[in-house]
Amino acid sequence: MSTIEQSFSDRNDIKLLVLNAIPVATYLVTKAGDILFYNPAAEPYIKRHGAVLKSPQLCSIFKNSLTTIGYVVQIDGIDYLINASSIVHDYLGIITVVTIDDSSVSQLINHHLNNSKAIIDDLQTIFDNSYDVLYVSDGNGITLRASSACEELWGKKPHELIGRSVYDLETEGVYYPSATRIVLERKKKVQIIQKTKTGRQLMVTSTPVFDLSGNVIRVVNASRDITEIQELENEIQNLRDIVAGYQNQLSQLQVAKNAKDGELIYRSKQMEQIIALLGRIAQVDSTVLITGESGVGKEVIANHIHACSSRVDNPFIKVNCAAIPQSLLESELFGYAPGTFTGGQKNGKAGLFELANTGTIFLDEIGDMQLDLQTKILRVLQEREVTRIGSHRSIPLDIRFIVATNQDLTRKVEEGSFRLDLYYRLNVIPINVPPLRERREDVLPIFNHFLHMYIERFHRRSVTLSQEALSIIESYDWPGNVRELKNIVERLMVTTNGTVIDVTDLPINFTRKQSMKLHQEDSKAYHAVEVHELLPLKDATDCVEKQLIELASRNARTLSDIATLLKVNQSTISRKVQKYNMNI
Ligand SMILES: Nc1ncnc2c1ncn2[C@@H]1O[C@H](COP(=O)(O)OP(=O)(O)OP(=O)(O)O)[C@@H](O)[C@H]1O
Repeated sequence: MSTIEQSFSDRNDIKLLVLNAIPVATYLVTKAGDILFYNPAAEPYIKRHGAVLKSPQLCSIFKNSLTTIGYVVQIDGIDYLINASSIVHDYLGIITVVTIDDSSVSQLINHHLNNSKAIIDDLQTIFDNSYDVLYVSDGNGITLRASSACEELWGKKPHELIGRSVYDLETEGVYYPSATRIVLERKKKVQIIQKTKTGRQLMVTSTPVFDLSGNVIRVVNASRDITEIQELENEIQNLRDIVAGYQNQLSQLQVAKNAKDGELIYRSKQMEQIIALLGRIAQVDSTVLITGESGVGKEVIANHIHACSSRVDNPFIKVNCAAIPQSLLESELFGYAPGTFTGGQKNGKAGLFELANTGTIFLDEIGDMQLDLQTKILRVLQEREVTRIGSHRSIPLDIRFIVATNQDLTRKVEEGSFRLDLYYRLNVIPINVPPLRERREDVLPIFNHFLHMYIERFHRRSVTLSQEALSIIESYDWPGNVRELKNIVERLMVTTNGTVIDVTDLPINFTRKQSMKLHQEDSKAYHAVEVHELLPLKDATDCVEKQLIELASRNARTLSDIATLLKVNQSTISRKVQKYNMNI
């Protein structure tokens, strides 16, 4: 027995007896790492694993500590809980009493630790591989965790986001809006569309997690990249618009085919010349400006140009600039990008210019267009490209422009309500369609054309005109031009029963105006004004003045022409046109 052991056993034999009685494996280690004593329970460990148990690492933990330390050591794949208490011995200095616990408690703890680690690993795997990109923040909006795919969406790696405030990241535009911020404000689950700095669009579902007092302690975001879905939806919407455009075209063609409506009927020299010109115009892409009174057939002519051109199989889009409220006209023509208007289509909308691409666009009543929109149209004409409202992407256009108006554009230019530069751009090939009263030879062929059309449409027996009715119709002035003629025929087909249309069948105002005109022509009583009831003199004056200006405007191109016809100054006419709010 060594001196150390001797002295220890001398002084501590009682304690050693106690030690031997302890059922848990226990041994003593000196500061130098020598195993001094072990009880029977510790014997197998010391014999098999002495080297491990007195390993320098183990001792280094204990030697400077006088407190009890718990430590797990793995021996042959089994975990042991080791408790070490260091004491100061009178003669030996610091010695450490070590107990080895291989009981089920430590095994259990270990088992749970291993389980927890496995769960954490699984969660991390799920976190990183989830279809949605996950992003977790605490109740103050500080980012705690983000799945590794976050770099693709927000252009930042997880470690660049973790620890950062969602408020700051939102301000920097890494994403906008921050779903976490909204959840923290509203304290409930939200679903939003988010835009990111990298140009992606995300659908973010953000869910708050509450503690027992109702405070938000976590916000969990699941973000899904919908950029491509969004693009596809836009594409589908564009295609839908185009299909709707074609359907519109088709139904128009259908009507024309069945009812033979829209056919161009003429006999007059003037119209013959125009039709000959149309044949040549159709072969080129130059802009055409069609002028003429309302109802003379400007739209029929525009149809004819498109139908004879090489663009016939491509879209023909008609826009009545006066029928669409000016506030909507711009978005109708130019379309808009997604999110431009509250209540607008969520994917944006293709404008009529886009829909007309490769074909023809017919801008009817261009004279009614407001000045600011005229500027934008001029740009489209010059640059041959269009940009949707709210977008920066310009779309090249291959379009043939046909425009029409029943207004005197030169006069509008003079008055400052029509841009001169736009007028020049439009007036490349001008076509003026004369009113029906200036080409009376066309009246009867057109009348007969509509007569046959309505006989077929209404399944009527054949109907003819009496000689007297025919001469009234031929000599009537047709202020509403071909449209009025067409309407009268339709009306006659509905109101007459017999097979002959007589004067008595003609509308009363029609024959009265006509007889007045004949009477005026016969008696040269141009200044006769018939009054049938009493009315205030001022009202009567206003009414007559208005009618006279209207009448004169049919035969005059400018305000000064009207003034000459009515034998007053031009300024008088301008004043009265303004006073009666007349559209001349
Ligand atoms: N020469 C024609 N032959 C047959 N039908 C015609 C002719 N001219 C016009 N029409 C018919 O008359 C009606 C009015 O024609 P259109 O709409 O082309 O006139 P518009 O000059 O464009 O009128 P607005 O200035 O009011 O737009 C239409 O139903 C059209 O089919």
